[in-house]
Amino acid sequence: MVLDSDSPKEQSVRVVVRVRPMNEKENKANTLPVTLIRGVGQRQIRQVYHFDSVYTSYSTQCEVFETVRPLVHEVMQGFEATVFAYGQTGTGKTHTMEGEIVCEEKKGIIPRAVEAIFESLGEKGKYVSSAVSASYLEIYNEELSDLLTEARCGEMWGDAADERGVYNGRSSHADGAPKLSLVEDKGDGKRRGKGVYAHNLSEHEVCSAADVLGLIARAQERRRVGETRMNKHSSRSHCVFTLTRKNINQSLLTLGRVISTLRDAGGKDKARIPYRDSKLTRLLQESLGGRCKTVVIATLSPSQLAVEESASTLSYVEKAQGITNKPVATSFLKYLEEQAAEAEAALARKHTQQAEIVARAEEAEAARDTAVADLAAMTAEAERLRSALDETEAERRGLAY
Ligand SMILES: Nc1ncnc2c1ncn2[C@@H]1O[C@H](COP(=O)(O)OP(=O)(O)OP(=O)(O)O)[C@@H](O)[C@H]1O
Repeated sequence: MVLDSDSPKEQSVRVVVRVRPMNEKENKANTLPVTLIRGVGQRQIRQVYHFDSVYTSYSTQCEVFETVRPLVHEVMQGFEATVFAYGQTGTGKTHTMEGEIVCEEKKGIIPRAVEAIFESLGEKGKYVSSAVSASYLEIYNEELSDLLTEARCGEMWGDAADERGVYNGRSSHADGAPKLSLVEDKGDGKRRGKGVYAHNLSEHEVCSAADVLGLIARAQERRRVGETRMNKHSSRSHCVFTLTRKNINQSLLTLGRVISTLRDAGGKDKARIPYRDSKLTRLLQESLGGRCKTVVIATLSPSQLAVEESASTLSYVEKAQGITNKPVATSFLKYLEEQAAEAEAALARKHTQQAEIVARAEEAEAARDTAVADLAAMTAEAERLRSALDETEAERRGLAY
């Protein structure tokens, strides 16, 4: 292990922007694309933003993946990494992250990253042993769902069931998925905690990229069925959607506040950062200002129809660029934990040896005391016998005269 490269160094959150092509509706509206990228268009740029990379509507899934490929390498070295997509609805978050998982050209970051991980694990002589597991969590309406497990009876609706267990209209997005809560494991002096995590989220051991793609397909189907179910219950669902939208905004507002506070505080006053105000930000705690390596992908529509949302997305994520994390390789932390555990075990062995020596000394002392007592008793008995013998001898002599 090369400790030097593993020790914590500050690293900024990287932000890249991806502009999708105009869609049918935008083309029909006959509006011109308004998102311009320096060096590509000649039109006047009214607002200039700076990012680590920018992908145009011509960029391929493969090109976008190159932005996060270094993270895969770092994960294999023991670092934790997060990639998250941020953007208005319909701008290409799912396309970028998942894409069409069965199509070589159109598959997104997750399938490509998974393939790269298994490729690396398969390299001869590189790893002695390995274990990979996957989970799939959805946050919707401040409710957490495990998309890879069927709910057991009574578990399915979570907050969407009233006290009698009757569905109350606050529907779950994912059909039949168990509802989970967040817990925080802070660890202790000896053990590094897991941080904030979803309690009981199922983890599925996977042995190949195909296993992971199977899990993604299962989760996507679960989401699709859930969405269809909600659309069918039209009027009630409308309420659900409104309420929902409020909560999603709440989550995003909190994400915005977390980003601004991190920027202002420069990561110094952690207590002030409102991570706890939404489930999304609690889960992203290590990704923003924590120990992860993080890439944010902002997705945009190029259309004039979306200009306000695009400007808001760009200002939002430009701020995230100034956030610094302190990535620590888990292998380094593990190494320190192992060293501490070894030292503790050695100390415990010494204590045991010492206790054994003391016990043996006590045993020897007790045996010596017993031997001394036995000797004294034998001496006394010998003296008694001698005097008895003397007496008998005297008597014998008396009789002889
Ligand atoms: N870069 C792209 N190239 C081609 N098509 C794209 C691109 N980005 C998005 N699309 C298409 O645009 C549509 C909307 O994209 P997508 O579903 O990924 O948006 P989203 O941001 O995940 O939306 P939502 O927030 O509503 O889930 C899809 O049909 C998708 O295939």
